[in-house]
Amino acid sequence: MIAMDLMHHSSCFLLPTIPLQRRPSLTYALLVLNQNLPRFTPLLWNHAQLHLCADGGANRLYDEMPLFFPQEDASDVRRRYKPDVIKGDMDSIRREVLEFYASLGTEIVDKSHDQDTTDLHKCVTYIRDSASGLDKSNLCVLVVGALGGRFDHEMGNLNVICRFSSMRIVLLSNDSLIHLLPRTYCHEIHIQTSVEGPHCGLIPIGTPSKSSTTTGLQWDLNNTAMEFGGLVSTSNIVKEEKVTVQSDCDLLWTISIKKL
Ligand SMILES: Nc1ncnc2c1ncn2[C@@H]1O[C@H](COP(=O)(O)OP(=O)(O)OP(=O)(O)O)[C@@H](O)[C@H]1O
Ligand SMILES: Cc1ncc(C[n+]2csc(CCO)c2C)c(N)n1
Repeated sequence: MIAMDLMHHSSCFLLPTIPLQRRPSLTYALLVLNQNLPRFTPLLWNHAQLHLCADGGANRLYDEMPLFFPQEDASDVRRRYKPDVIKGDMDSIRREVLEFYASLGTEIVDKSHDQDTTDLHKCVTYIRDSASGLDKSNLCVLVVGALGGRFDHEMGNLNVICRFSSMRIVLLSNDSLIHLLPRTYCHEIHIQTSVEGPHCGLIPIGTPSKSSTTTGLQWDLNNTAMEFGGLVSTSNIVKEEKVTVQSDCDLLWTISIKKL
């Protein structure tokens, strides 16, 4: 049997400081979508080296970032949290918001002619192909505002993580996070118990899994088959600080985010 490479996962981006011993050390890009900003957005912003808004996501940044800093002047907060790039089909961003960030030097990429890919897709393509000066060897894209809200958007967002399965992309809301576990690796997930868990799920996306095996969960899978219309592992519980997953299919991993 061929030994599979191990892939490590950790939500240490939800911690105020990322532990130095974190291996491999990742570079983060933050991508803001058009939904309420999660409460930890300023924290993710500080961890990230590149900041993008998908079209109407720029309105959220403009409107909601100042609400996290009620003592400060809104305009000062907006200047401090200036996105590097705004990309999309530009049918949702307000003119005043576009003009404000453009005047600060934000790069505006108007893809209004492309009505076949979502704004999230367009932004991930930008990060993959155009973001110069960013170390992409160990890049992780944190996407805020990706869950909850309109179901077609949520499914479109999940489709993006499947389409870009070789990139690390994490979809986040106030309540949970989701990322893909590609079938080509064995996975070790280090649970940050101060900020995440215990509720979790493993969901076969796209194709049925003939065999998935886990350790560290209350209801572990043991060479178990999963498929939509059959068994999928929802409402599972993390029992150990390290969870391992191996499967013949790409799986979605989801875990709850603690309130405080
Ligand atoms: N309610 C939502 N739930 C989840 N994701 C969302 C939601 N609204 C927007 N998004 C995400 O934010 C991105 C930018 O949103 P925006 O509203 O600008 O998109 P849009 O292209 O105008 O969408 P549509 O034309 O379908 O309303 C979308 O591509 C999507 O990924
Ligand atoms: C089969 C099919 N379904 C829906 C759309 C519409 N659509 C998909 S992504 C997008 C851009 C949203 O910013 C739009 C309008 C399409 N083109 N093809």
